[in-house]
Parts: sequence; structure tokens; C-alpha cells
Amino acid sequence: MGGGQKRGRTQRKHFKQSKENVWKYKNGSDEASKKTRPSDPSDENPNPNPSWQPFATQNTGFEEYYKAQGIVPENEWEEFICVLRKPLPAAFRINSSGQFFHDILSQLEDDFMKSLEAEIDNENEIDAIRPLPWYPGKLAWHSNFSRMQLRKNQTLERFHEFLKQENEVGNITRQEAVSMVPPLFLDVLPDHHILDMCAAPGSKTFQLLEMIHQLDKPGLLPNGLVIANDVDVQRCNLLIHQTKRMCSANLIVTNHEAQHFPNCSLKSCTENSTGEEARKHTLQFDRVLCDVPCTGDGTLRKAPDIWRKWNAGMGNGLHRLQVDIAMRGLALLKVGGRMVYSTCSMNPVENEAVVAEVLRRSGDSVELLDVSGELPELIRRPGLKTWKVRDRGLWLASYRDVPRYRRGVITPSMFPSDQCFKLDQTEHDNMQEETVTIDAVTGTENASSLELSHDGGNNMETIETAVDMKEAVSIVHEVSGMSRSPEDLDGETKVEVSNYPLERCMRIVPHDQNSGAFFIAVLKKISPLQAVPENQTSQSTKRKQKIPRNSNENLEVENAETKLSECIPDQHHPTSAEEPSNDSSKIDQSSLKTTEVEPTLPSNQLNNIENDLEEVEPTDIGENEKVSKGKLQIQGRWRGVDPVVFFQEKTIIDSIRSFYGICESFPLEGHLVTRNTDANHVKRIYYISKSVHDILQLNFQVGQRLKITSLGLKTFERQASKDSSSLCSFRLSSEGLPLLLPYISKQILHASLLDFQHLLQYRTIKFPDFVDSDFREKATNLMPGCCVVTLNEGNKPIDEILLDASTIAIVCWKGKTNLSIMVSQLDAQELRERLSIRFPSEVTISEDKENNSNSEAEAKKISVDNESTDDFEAELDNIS
Ligand SMILES: C[S@@+](CC[C@H](N)C(=O)[O-])C[C@H]1O[C@@H](n2cnc3c(N)ncnc32)[C@H](O)[C@@H]1O
Repeated sequence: MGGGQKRGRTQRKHFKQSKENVWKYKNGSDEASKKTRPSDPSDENPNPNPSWQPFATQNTGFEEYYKAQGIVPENEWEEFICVLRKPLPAAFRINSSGQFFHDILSQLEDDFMKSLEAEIDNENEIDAIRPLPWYPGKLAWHSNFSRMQLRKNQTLERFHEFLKQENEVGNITRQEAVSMVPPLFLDVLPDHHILDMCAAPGSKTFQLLEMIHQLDKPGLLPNGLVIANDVDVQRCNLLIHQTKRMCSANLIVTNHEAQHFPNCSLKSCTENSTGEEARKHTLQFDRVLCDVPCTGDGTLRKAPDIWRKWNAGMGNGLHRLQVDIAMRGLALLKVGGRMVYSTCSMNPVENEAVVAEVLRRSGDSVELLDVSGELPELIRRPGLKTWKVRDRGLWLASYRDVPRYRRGVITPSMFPSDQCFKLDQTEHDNMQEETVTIDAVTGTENASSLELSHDGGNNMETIETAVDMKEAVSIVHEVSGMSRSPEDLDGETKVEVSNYPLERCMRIVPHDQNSGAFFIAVLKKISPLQAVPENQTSQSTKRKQKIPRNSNENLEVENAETKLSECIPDQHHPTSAEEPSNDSSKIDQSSLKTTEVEPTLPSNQLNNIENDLEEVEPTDIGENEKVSKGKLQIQGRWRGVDPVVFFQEKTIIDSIRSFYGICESFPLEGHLVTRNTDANHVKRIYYISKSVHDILQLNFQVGQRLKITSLGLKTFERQASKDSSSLCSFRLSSEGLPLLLPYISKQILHASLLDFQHLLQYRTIKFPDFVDSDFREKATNLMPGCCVVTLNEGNKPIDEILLDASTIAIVCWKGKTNLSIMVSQLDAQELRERLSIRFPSEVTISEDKENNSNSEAEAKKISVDNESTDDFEAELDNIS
């Protein structure tokens, strides 16, 4: 079985929408979506200040908060805050799977490192750009120029252009240095099944994919896979776009709330199955990345608008969600597996408190790993053992200090100590239901009314929203009989210290290595999670799950894990917390959109599908196939998401195999999927690895619990040529080419450097205009339709040409009189530049780089017929 280890170039869509817009509230009105959203560290180019007013880099609440938390020693405070106010230097990663990985590395080392030296104006820095010492293989780089400098300084223009273009074509990824850290602590192997729970926009997913592909033997796909999940559909699309550049057949993108990520287990099979078998019967992961939503104050240097928005309530508001996501991650983790919990926030309530709570809930089943020996060159600080909680202007050192009416908001789990869990149970029972909530985004209170139950619910008092909160606090104290006033609490209570070895967590602070801030904890699952009795956890007062109170009750593993982590019903996907079922009749009938019994679906999918005709609505999810009006489409379980269908049309598969001469050792059957149940209207066929295939099978068997927005690698695309001269109706896609290349024996031409260069430059060339007579003849005699042209470096005899990951190849179309490339302008330009750097004496890039229209005109001069080129452009437009 084969695959391209080095990935090809892909056409990239330009996402015009502002990335701020992708943070949307699910239930939000326009007003709500205008609210400040916790910053996403990975968003490139946030533009929250379009008028270019300098951002205020001060927030007294912020400074007071972090000083009090002892986030850095007192004598470092000035340096810390000073660096935090400076713009973040740009950082980027080289895509190690990219075909030009070595060329890019040499360009950085031999060219830019030297030529940019003169531009350094930072007295602390020696190098203009340098590899990050802790990132393996010189794959990640730090530049000492901020984004602003890169944009404004003319002498940096060439480097800026390089970054932009290589990022665009996928040879590098611009990513904050500290955001590259979490995947490194996952200790990934190529056969690992990895879940990235909050994955968009996908920088870390990309890294994870690189890791599983890294050790591929040429021509082999790894046994592992990555499931990249995000709750936000638009951000999922961003992720799909981003990871396309990786050209991986080992990726599934899902769209779930991470805290309710579904169970996919065939119960009957799990008990006795082991190893590979177990993998096929239950969805569990060797590695889980929980890069949870957070306040993002570690990204202040990149997103200075956070200075204005920040308040302590934001972190408090996210804490519970973060715990729930981490617990779900642990439930889905295999025994022996590793999970990384990370945030780009500095706040202990979002960090150490979350880690302490998951350790508390997991009992002895989970260990916080000491990874101080890993990545020794990465400067990090140990996690905090003690911190305080700030709520509405009060410092709270212990849960005992929390006013009763705030106990729905400020939970025991936010504090360092376990002591509060020993509170008298009646005290818990008397707590009011959650009536005050914190907006996780702004940190502001949402309380239409405060219902205060201080007498087992018999004596309810209601305080109208308009009541000043301080007054409310006093009323609460009156009614609840608290002995101390809020003022008394401030600064008076004893500091709690956590019993957990939280010093094993890592906090990266900006002034240590001129970076952003980040928090990372590495957890190992030692045994199946046991259900921890409710009164020994800090579960919110809102939760009333029936978890057995007898801690000795040894629940069946799966049940225990399900109950612990799926305890909140998923309001958006009501079925996602259900137990999995083998019974396909449990497929959500309401979301089925058609009646057609589709022969390509596995039979278990077909049972009990009722006739339920509906027009298919095109959506923006995944590789949606637009179905012509009036056509029927079998819809999967998830409304609005195209179904995933195994493509089993033998006639078409055979025609593809025979047209391109794909050798039998490359399996197509069982590895092809589409998003359209009507085989006659399938536009794109995706190739999936065996690992993805097995998950897909399992997903069908459990009634399609996974809401899959994208999967696999787009490999074949329907091509309608005007004269229908091609014997195969599917052309190869650029993304799929590296995977197929070693297995193709027909429709392939090997061009000299000069002819290859001409093709890239002029895009369409008439056969007589090729310089090499042998190539001219072969091109003329090729079957009409899609073909591949490789660069024959050194003009080797055909039988000596090796087709492997290092081969430079492009998809073309052989018409009646000419050959045209099916590569976007940008990719063609990039490839020409790469060739000019690799073969400096043989290839010159003419001035047409700046003047693309000239090259087009010249192409026409050389000779172009009208045949089908417009089609390709239109088609390419569709792709890109
Ligand atoms: C910090 S960002 C993740 C960055 C990403 N790991 C990367 O490296 O590109 C957090 C992501 O969590 C997503 N998110 C927020 N709440 C979520 C939830 N309940 N379940 C899953 N994803 C969630 C957001 O849409 C956002 O894309």
C-alpha cells in the first residue's frame, strides 16, 4: 500500500472572512456575537483594531490579579510585564512532509540568516532568525521581527514575501512558538490513534499529522490517524482548509462538543477483544490533545485587544467547561495512553485548578507526569501549588469563603485544596441551583433573578437584577447567616495548598524566551476511570447525576467512564450522550433525507430507513456535493452534513485503475469514499487509510454517532471534457497525486527541466513547441485526458526513473493539440521559484513573476488553441 510521504501542492482557498467572525455564539444574537470572544492563539492575523489605533497595554485588574497569584517572583514582575507589552516576534514551522523541506531549510540557513543580520535592532538578540532550540530537526523558527515590522520595513520585504508565499502553498506554517509545544509532549508514534478535541484552526492537528506521517516508509501510509474535532462548524472548515496542505488520508474532522464527544463501542465485542480487534470495536485513543478554549491572555503580545477586555471572571467562567472537556478526553484515552491538557492562558483557575480537579475525579487512574526531562531546552516554570480565586472584586482563598449565592458560579474545584469537599453534605444540598452564571466571554454576570435558597429550598428570596451586587452580597449574608462580610474575606483567609504534584505542570512565561505564554500538563491513564462518588468531587451543584455513592462499587469500565464524562446531556445534539448501539434502527430518522435504497451503503445502514423526502440543502460543511434540483440524496444521521459513503462502483473504479495503470498492490476497493450517495453524480472521491476505514466501519455499526465533516484525501475529481474524448471521467487531484504517483504506470510523461519549466510558465503548450523531441512524441501519442508530468532530473532513461516521494510532478490535461497544466497560478509560480533555487544555473525566473499577465500573453504567442483550457481554469477556480 502506498502513499506519498512528501506531500504535493494544493490549491488554496482565500478565506476572506475576518477571523474574528468565526468566533460565534451558538445561540448568540448579532449583539452576542459582537461580544468579546476569548482569543484564539492560533488565529493568524487577528484584526481587532482596524483603525490602527495603538492598543492600551494596561489593565490594572490584570496586573493586580497576576501579581497576587505570584505568577512570577516579585523581582521579575517588571521584566514580565514589560515583555508582555511588546509585540510578539513571528515564528513558523517548516512542513517536514513538504517536498521542498530541505530546500526551505537551506534557504533559511544559507540565505536569510545572513542577509537579515543587519536588520536586528534588539540588543538582546544576536540572530535575526534562528531555529527554536527545543524543536526537533530545526523545523521550527523564531524571527526577531514582529508582524508589524515585517509588514512595514522595506528591507524585510523579501523575507516577508517568502513567509507569505510558503505559508500559502503549505511549505511552512506560521504559528506562535509556544503553541507548537503541546503536540511535542504527546510522544506520538505513527500507529497512534489521536484525538484532537478542540482542534480548529488546526495548527496542532497539522503537527500531529506530520508526526504520524514522519516515519512513513516511502510509499506507505501510517497505521495511525488523527480525529480533529471542533464545536464550531466554521472553524472546522478553516481546519479542513488548513490541513488540506498536509495531503493526509489519515484524518477525520468531526463537529461535536468535546465534552460530549460520542462513545463508539460495540459493547458485545469489547470484553474479549484485544489489540487490533479491540481497536475495531471501540473508539479509544492512544493520545488525546485537550487544547481547550480559554481566555487566551497568554497571547496578549499578539492580540493586544485582550488588555482592554480582560477580567478575572472570564477564567472562572471557562473553568467548568475545561474540566468537562478534560474528563471526556480521559474517558476516551486508552489505559497507558497520554493526554496533554493545554491553554494559552496564564490563569491558575483555567490551568492548575483544572488539572487538580481531573486528578481528583480520576482517583488513582490518572497520573500527572513529570516531563522535566523532555525537551530540556524549552524554558518553563513549574505549575503553581497555591492560588486564589477572584470573584466580583473579592479575593477568595477557600471555597468556605464563597458567599452562598455565588456557589453556583464559584465551584470547589477552582480552589487548590480538597478541604472544601469535606464540607457537610447538607451544606451542599442547601446550595441554591445555579442562578448566577458567568459569561465565559466577557466575565460578566448573567442573572435575570437570583434565587437564593437558604432553607432547603423552602424559603426562597428573589433579588431583582437591578439590585447592586454588593447590596446583593449583603442580603445573601443576612439570609444565609454568614458570619463574615465580603470585606472581611478580602485578603484575610488562609492560603490553601494543593496536595497534587502540580509542580509537574509547565507554565511558559513570555520573558524567558521572548515568546507568548502557555500552560501544559501531561497526564497518563494508568487504569480505567472509576466513578468517583459525587460528594467527593467538586461537581457543580447543578449536576444531579445518579453516580453510585459507594466508592467501592466497581462499575463496569465503560459505564463508569461514560457516566463520569457524559453526565451533562448535550442540548445541541441530544443523542450524543446516549449509549452506543448496534442497532441501525436507532439512526436519527428525522434527519434522514431520502428514501432511495442505496446499494453502496453498508446494509446495516439501510435498515429501517423510512421514506422521508426532502430537498437537499447545500451546506458549508465538508466537501459538500451540490445535488441538482430534484435529485434525491440519502442523508446520514446528521442533518445538514453530507453522508459519508463508501464508493464501490466497480465499473468506475476499474476504469480509473486501468486508465492510469494503477498497480494492483495499491488498494482502491474499501479505501474510497464520497459525500454523495448517487454514484452518477459523485464529484469527488476521497482516499482513506485503513485506520480511517476501520473507524468509519465502526461508526456505521454504532449508528453513525460521529458527525464527520471531512475525511481522507481528495484523490479523484469528475472531469467533464468538452469533447468527451477521455476514457476516464475522473481526473487526478493535485492533493492525491503524491499518494498515487509511485503506483501509476500509464498517462505519465517525464519532461526535461526546460519543458517542465515552460509548462509551468506558459501553462498550455502545443505539442510541436516542446523542446525535447522524445517528449513531444510521447505527449502527442498519449491518450486524451488527465495525465501526470514529472520532472526528469538529469534526463535519465525512462527505466531508471524512480517515482517516489521526492519526485516533482504535476497533474496535466492532454488535449487534441496541446498539454495544459492543472495547477493554480500560485503553485506554479512557487514551483518555478523552487526550481530556480535548486537549479540556479539552468533555471531563471524571468520578470514575469511581477507580471503574470505578460506570461499569459506570451503563452498565447507560443501557441494555444482554445481547446478546454477555459474548462480547466473554471475547474481550478472551483477547486481553489
Ligand atoms: C484554543 S482554540 C484551539 C486551537 C487549536 N488547537 C490549534 O492549535 O489550532 C480552542 C478551540 O476550541 C473550540 N471550542 C470551544 N468550545 C468547544 C467545545 N465545547 N468543544 C469543542 N471545541 C470547542 C473553539 O471553537 C476553538 O476552535
